[in-house]
Amino acid sequence: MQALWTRTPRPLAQGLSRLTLLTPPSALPNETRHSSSNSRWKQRQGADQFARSARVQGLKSRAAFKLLEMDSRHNLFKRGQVVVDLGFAPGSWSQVAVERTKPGGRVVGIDLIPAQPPRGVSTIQGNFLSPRVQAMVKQFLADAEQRDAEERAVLRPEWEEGEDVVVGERLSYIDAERSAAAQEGEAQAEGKRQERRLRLVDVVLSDMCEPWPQTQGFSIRSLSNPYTRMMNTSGINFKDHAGSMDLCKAALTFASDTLKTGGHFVCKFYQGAEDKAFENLLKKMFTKVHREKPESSRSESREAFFVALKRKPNITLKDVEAGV
Ligand SMILES: C[S@@+](CC[C@H](N)C(=O)[O-])C[C@H]1O[C@@H](n2cnc3c(N)ncnc32)[C@H](O)[C@@H]1O
Repeated sequence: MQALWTRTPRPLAQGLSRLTLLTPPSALPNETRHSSSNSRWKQRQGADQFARSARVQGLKSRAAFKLLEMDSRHNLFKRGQVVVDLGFAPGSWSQVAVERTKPGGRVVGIDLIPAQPPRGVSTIQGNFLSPRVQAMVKQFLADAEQRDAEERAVLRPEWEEGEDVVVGERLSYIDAERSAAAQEGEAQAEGKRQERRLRLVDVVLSDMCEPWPQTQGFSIRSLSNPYTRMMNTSGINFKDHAGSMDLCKAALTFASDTLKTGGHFVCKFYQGAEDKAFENLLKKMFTKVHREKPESSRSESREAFFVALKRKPNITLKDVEAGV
C-alpha cells in the first residue's frame, strides 16, 4: 500500500518546502516493507529510511512522518492556527505544525527535558503532569492572544473604527450573552464566559511518553540532541501503557480547557486494557475519533495514536466524567 503522504504531498512552506516528504515511502520498495523472509532486518532498514529521510529533510526526528501521515489523512492543520505540542522534543512535530500553519500560526511546545526550540516555536520546559506547568502554558496562550488582539486593534484601518455594523454586531452579541446570563444566573454565566475565553487552541498534539532513566550514552552532553539521551519506553508493556494513559489524560484535561469548538486532539498511547475507556471519553467530546498506527510507527511497537476531530460545542471532560 502506498503511504498516504505520497498521494497528497501538500508542500511544506519554505525551508521544508523544497523537500517534498516523498522520500521515506518511495525509498521503501514494497518488498522491503512486506517481505516474507528476513523481515526483521528489512523492517529495520525501512525504519532507517525514515530516520535518514528526516535528517536529509532537516526534520529533527523520524516522528515527523507519523504526524504528516495523520495530517494527510485528516487535514489537521490550517494556516493561522494555534497549536500546542505536548512532549515536543526534539521538535519534529512542532516543525511540521509551524510549516502547516504558516502564515500567522502559533506553535507552543512543552517538554520535560531541555531542548533547542525549533525555529518559529515558543517552548516551555516543565513536567506537564504538574498543574503549575499547565497553568503556565494557559497563561502564556492568554498573554499571546492579548498581545495579538492589541496589535490587531493598532493595525485596524481608521475607516473601520466607526463602522456601525461592527458595533451593532458586538452589541447584539452582548445582548445575547445578557439574556443567557439572566436565565442561567450571572455568576454561572460569568464562569462559562471565563471558560470559553481560555479556549484559544485549534489543535492539541501529544506525543508524550514517559522517559525512563538513562542507562547509557552518558558521554553525550548535548542540548541540541537530548532525544538520544533517554529511553522512551521501559519495555514492560503494562508499565508503558499505564504511564501513557496518565499522560493522555493530562493532555485531554488540558484540551478540554483550551480547545476551541471544532478543534482537534491527537495523542500517542501504548495499547492496553485502559485505552478503550479513554477512546469512549474522546467519542463523547469529539465528532469523530480514529485509532491510527502510521506506517512510520515501528510495527513491533505497541504505540498507536488517537486522532479526535472537531470538538463538540458545550461539552467538557468534567461533564463527560460526571455523566452529563
Ligand atoms: C517521543 S518524544 C516526542 C517526539 C516529538 N513529537 C518530535 O516529533 O520530535 C516524547 C517526549 O515527551 C516528553 N515527555 C514525557 N513526559 C512528559 C511530561 N510529563 N511533561 C512534558 N514532556 C514529557 C519526553 O521528554 C520526550 O521528549
